[in-house]
Amino acid sequence: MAAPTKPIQILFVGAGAVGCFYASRLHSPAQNIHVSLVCRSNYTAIASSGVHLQTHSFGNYTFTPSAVYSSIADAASKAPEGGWDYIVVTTKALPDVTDDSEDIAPLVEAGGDGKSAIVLIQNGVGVEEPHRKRFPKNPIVSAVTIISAEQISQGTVRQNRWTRISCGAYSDGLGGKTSAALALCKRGDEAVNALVNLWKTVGDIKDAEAYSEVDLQIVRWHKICINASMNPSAVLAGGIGNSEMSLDPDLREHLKACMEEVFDAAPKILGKPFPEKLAKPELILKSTERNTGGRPSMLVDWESGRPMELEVILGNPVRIAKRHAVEMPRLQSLYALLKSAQRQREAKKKLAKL
Ligand SMILES: CC(C)(CO)C(=O)C(=O)O
Repeated sequence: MAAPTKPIQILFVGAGAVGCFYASRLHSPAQNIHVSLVCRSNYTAIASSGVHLQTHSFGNYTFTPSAVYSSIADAASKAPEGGWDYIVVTTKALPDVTDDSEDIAPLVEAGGDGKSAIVLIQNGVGVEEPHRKRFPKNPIVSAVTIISAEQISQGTVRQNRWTRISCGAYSDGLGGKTSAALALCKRGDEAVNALVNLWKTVGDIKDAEAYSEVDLQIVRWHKICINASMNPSAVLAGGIGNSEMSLDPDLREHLKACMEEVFDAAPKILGKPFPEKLAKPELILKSTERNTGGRPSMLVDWESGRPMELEVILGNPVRIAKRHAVEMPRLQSLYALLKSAQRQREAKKKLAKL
């Protein structure tokens, strides 16, 4: 790729495993592409020696970001002239705990009216809406990844398997039903195509994919099959990984039934079937068998005492389905059980502090 004459400035908010991996596949100062990170607990490690990546797909390497910030306020106070072209949010989607759109507002404002594209690489459904409401003029890129990766120590990220990232614009969730939404969708599509092209050419991610707005929502629901079955079950099954679960006959039957629930519900909600090219439950389980060592993010969060992405992975899908008169009883049970477990744990933590 010929180096752009104007620098491309990209900021990742969230330097966990997913953020560090995809940031490292875009950063290329020689090609005038400058990627910076907003870190939290791993700030000191990354600011002093970068991110060490141990990857299944690209070997081992170190990624030294253009700048490392200790907070959003720190980044906003040192924004490049004209702000960032892309602000990529890779934090956990926890609408019950924080409003990401409010958090990133100082970064978006640094770019001026409607300039920065907001990229959301997050699990679940319904994650775009708060950003759409707060930033009516900014293009939004909604992105779904199936990567299996973990931060094994501060600043060291291990990618176990898979690189696929699917991106689509988000205007009104329907592909632009008014002229204003259609204009936003067009700008979103441009941002999607440019970013996917960078991941492919600079980052060598062959399965970075561009989708239309509605088709990307289908991909989000397909990912729900995986996240809503594997992630909560790994916690409730006592802390075991996806491969082990898919090899256990009873758990496999349960996982498959959860996935089938989503497979039945999603086309009724979206008014469109899942395309043939998206893997069916049996194939997802088969390919998960090989991902030994891969542990779902929800299990990692639960074991570290952090809040889990229950609302975007279980709560929103169950509520959206109900609005379409579709019941998802297995997902509803997983949601109710884990929400209660999380509440009990938080109550115990509060008591212990008294
Ligand atoms: C690894 C994978 C694909 C499924 O559990 C995931 O998305 C997650 O853990 O959040």
